[in-house]
Amino acid sequence: MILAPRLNTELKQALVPLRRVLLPVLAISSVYNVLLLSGSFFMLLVYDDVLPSRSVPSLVSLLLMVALAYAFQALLDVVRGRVMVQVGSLFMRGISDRVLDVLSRHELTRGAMPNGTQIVRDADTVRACLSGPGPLACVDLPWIAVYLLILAIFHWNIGLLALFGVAVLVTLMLVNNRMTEPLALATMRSGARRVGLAESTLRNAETLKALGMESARQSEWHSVEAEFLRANDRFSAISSTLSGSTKAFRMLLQSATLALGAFLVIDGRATGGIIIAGSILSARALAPVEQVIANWKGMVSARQALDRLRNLFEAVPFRVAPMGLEGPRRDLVVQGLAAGPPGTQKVAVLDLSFRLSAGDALAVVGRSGSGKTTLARVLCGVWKPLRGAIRLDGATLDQWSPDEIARILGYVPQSIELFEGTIGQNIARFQPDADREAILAAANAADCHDLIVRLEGGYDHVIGAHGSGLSAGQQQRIALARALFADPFLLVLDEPNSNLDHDGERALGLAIRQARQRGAIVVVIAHRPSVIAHASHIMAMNNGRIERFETRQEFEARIASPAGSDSSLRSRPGENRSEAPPGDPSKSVESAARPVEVSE
Ligand SMILES: Nc1ncnc2c1ncn2[C@@H]1O[C@H](COP(=O)(O)OP(=O)(O)OP(=O)(O)O)[C@@H](O)[C@H]1O
Repeated sequence: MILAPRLNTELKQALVPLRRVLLPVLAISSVYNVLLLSGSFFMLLVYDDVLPSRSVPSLVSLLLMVALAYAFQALLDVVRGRVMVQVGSLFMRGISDRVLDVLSRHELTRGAMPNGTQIVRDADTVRACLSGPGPLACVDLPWIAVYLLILAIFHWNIGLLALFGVAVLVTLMLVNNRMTEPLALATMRSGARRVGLAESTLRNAETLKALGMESARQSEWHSVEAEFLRANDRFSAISSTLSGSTKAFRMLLQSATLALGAFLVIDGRATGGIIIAGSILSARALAPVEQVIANWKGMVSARQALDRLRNLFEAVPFRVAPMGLEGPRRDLVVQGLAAGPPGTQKVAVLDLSFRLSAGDALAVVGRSGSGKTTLARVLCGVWKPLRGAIRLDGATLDQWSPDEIARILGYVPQSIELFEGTIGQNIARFQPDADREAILAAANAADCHDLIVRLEGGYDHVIGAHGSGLSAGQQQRIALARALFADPFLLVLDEPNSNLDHDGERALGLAIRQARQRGAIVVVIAHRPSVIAHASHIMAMNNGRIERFETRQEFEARIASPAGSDSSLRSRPGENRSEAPPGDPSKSVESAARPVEVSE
């Protein structure tokens, strides 16, 4: 039933303002509904008392009283309307942090969000419903009984006619519910697909244009749009047909009451005033049902939105902020790690165990799909381990708060994503209180200060959506500065040199060496062997497992031997070989795999 969605604790909490105002709104609505009777009683008294007595003073005083009643009634209507607008806003405030939390964590813990960003629109649908006239119409519904009783007191025949009218309208309301509920769901689904397609078009405009995919996208868009409009039109058509028929039925009933009253007067069983008062009151009795039907679409959508919000909140449970710890200083230990993309059954890395100490840098190499990026993601806490653990100074990452993590971890993801804002803000990870010195220090550590000041506006240069306005290499160097901001203990760099020129490669090498000197741990994933020159350890991955784990000295000794050949480390033409480790990296030694045993 529409008024009884199943709620979880968080939604109940967000709806506490509704519970708090329920009694005051009921009280206001009671007075409001009593005042609504004033029009009918005014008619009754004018027709049955004032006209026969021909008393002008009585007429004037009655008019003043009814005017006062109307004014007060209008005031109460405004007050209860405003209260409900506040309830809507408070609901939104109550869940807005959780909406963002679910948006940022769902994909990382449960896989892709069902219906994309629909959660944002769902929160707004509930807010709009709470702030609209629907809930107030529901509050007024019980007053129908009072109106019917008064009509029955006027004359039981009139009461019976009104009761019949209410029964017809309630039946129409239930039929409406049955017919519109699946349509509301279809409207939401096609709406979500439409928004998803629009977002993807915006994101991939370049590829769509370059690959001549625009017309294919257009036909997909037309079909999604047509589906959306079809569902929406049917929903609106049913709702408006019902709303229109309700209005016509109410007018018919009002005239029928008038006719019945006239018949009763002719028959000598009622007074003239009862004809008018009864007709007005019967219309009033039906008004709340009519209001509920008029707002049905919004209420059905809000009920379904609450269901979806509950499902998402349950899928991504609220995370209590940990007590927090001192920043790590000693080591990184990976113990029996298995991990894979969230929401899938895939295990992309398995049985990974190694230990790195402060000042170490690990170069991770291996063929495409061998699990390097998966390891990077798990090391940063982006994906959760399926088995095993990652520990910094003995503690797992979830023991630090997100703010502390921002100081402990630096990450350059495989696909760089800079955000809309200035370069300074991007380097400072949008921390509102970031100091200038820390931003300059990070830019210097990434050796991109000169690159930044050459841009228009320097550190205040505004980057567009998805890093637009900067070349891929420039974005990668600023992403490195962002990772180095606030001197994190663990630096995870996923192919940080894929777009770098010679200067960029040199800057990266310098950044890794400096990070090691200040006692940080660096994990760098690279297809280009030049990075190995700056590493203390090299790990080769194959098929999600560690194939080899060795110190640089062991690596150099191994590849210097005549048997070595390792395609994953072969230099590409034009690459900077001056920084490559001694020996020929294109040679490798078979197996010698030596993942470190880590005791519990
Ligand atoms: N989001 C995902 N959904 C499903 N499978 C995934 C996802 N990400 C990675 N995989 C799979 O996990 C495996 C490891 O992928 P991963 O990206 O870790 O490899 P990689 O070594 O970093 O490759 P590359 O060098 O090409 O970046 C691959 O088989 C890949 O298909």
